[in-house]
Amino acid sequence: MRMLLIHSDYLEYEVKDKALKNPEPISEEQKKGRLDEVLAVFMSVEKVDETNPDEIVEKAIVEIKDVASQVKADRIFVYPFAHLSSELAKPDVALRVLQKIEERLKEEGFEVKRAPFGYYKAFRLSCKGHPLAELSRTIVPSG
Ligand SMILES: Nc1ncnc2c1ncn2[C@@H]1O[C@H](COS(=O)(=O)NC(=O)[C@@H](N)CO)[C@@H](O)[C@H]1O
Repeated sequence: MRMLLIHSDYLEYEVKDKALKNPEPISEEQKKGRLDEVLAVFMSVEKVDETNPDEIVEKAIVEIKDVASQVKADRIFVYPFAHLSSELAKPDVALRVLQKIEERLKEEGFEVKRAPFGYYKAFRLSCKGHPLAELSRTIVPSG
């Protein structure tokens, strides 16, 4: 998995069109979203992650918690992003991993939003620009 973590004043998105034949079903309310004072985490789930998705989820939680504590962010925006890797996992595996990451971050006490999966989205992001505001992490299964 490849992650780009941007500590932001806000991230807002608006769903435009389907990017997959069968994107994640979403409610009217999920077509737009915004969080202020947020750690935006853009994630590409990779083919190699398919060998152990559960391990990838837990490793992602460790990395996200580590960065969130460094930048003192208690809101996380989980954002599916297919452009951090050329070896993408299948959509059904990727969606499950991102849903699980959202669930586990909520269990860890964060306020979390997840941008809809399988859609082209307009988004606006305001990066804070401090030294830790732009970080990336690569996670692979250990097996
Ligand atoms: N492995 C993945 N990791 C993260 N997001 C993904 C992944 N696969 C699909 N998506 C989601 O599905 C959308 C489209 O994914 S895509 O790989 O770009 N596919 C396409 O663009 C298709 N039109 C042709 O394959 C992405 O914007 C993202 O929302």
